[in-house]
Amino acid sequence: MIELDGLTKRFGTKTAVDHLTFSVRPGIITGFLGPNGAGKTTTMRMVLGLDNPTSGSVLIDGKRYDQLKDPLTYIGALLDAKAMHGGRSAYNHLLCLAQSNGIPKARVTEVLDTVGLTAVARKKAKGFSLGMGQRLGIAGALLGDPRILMFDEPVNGLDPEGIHWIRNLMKSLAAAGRTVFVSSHLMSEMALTADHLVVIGQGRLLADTSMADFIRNNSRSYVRLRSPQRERLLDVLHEAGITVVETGSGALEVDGGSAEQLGELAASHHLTLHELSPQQASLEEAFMRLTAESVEYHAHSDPHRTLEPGQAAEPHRAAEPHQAAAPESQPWGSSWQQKNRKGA
Ligand SMILES: Nc1ncnc2c1ncn2[C@@H]1O[C@H](COP(=O)(O)OP(=O)(O)OP(=O)(O)O)[C@@H](O)[C@H]1O
Repeated sequence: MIELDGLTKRFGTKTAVDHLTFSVRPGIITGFLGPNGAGKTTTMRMVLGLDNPTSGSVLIDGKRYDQLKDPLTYIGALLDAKAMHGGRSAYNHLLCLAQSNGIPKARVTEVLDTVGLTAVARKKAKGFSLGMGQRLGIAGALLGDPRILMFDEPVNGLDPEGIHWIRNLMKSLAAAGRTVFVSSHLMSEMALTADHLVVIGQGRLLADTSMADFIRNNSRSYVRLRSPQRERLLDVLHEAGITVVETGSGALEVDGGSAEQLGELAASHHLTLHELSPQQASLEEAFMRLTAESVEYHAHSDPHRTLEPGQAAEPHRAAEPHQAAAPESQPWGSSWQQKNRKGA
């Protein structure tokens, strides 16, 4: 178990982590999400005692990292895969870690096998590809057979087979009752991997919830209908007082509707439906909606925006965090609401 209590880190005037309080529990995979610069890495560094908190605390099974004897046997972490002595072979890198943590030598061979690096064990780490470096970092995390695993962007640089492998590895670690805490920018990957989510923005806690509740509470759910008698269906829905969104593709969307009720309504008017499908937004959409206010760096997505000569096409830093469209001020799907067939 990892327990954060009011954890705060300031770098000069910058508050990177702002009073974070949450627990990472055993037996599940907890995903750690946040826009760039949200404070994920700083939080993970404080868990490992690499940065000192300005205030608050973080405990690993009830102790601060510096109070742990042989810390690799309590918590294994992959933070920066490049942070290793590149001149050493993979085997020697792991052997040094093992020797300084009271871990038997035989474990080095075991973890090299687990991560699929046995064939290159005697090769120098500096010649490793990004993916091989990630695997070596993961081997280091597993070395002490710890109860807690923490991975910062573990799928970075891994090919699809590698991504599949780490996903299954994390699942098997959680299934064996271990605590797994993982950050990732890949929402589709996180949606397949995590059971629970902790989301932060500008250092502050935005959500600490199950994956299913996170998506349900932060996304739009609707039913999509298609009919060859589209105009008649629109009239029927309108007469029933149902607000309909007309999409460019010809489909109709009803927010929060029940597929059963809509299907029965269409049937009672002898209307043919070619599609009647409940839709739920993806984790990515839910994440974008929740963090819209706390994104620190924005890129212009307006294709019509032209740059002045000499103006660099770089993301710009928002002067004020609340400049971004807030869900309250611009409701989910406000653009489609304008297309509503009001009073039709
Ligand atoms: N050593 C440092 N000195 C000054 N500012 C720092 C330092 N480390 C981090 N920061 C700042 O703290 C904030 C949080 O950074 P952090 O790297 O923890 O975010 P992150 O969520 O991991 O971002 P990313 O997803 O881009 O990796 C950023 O604004 C960053 O610039």
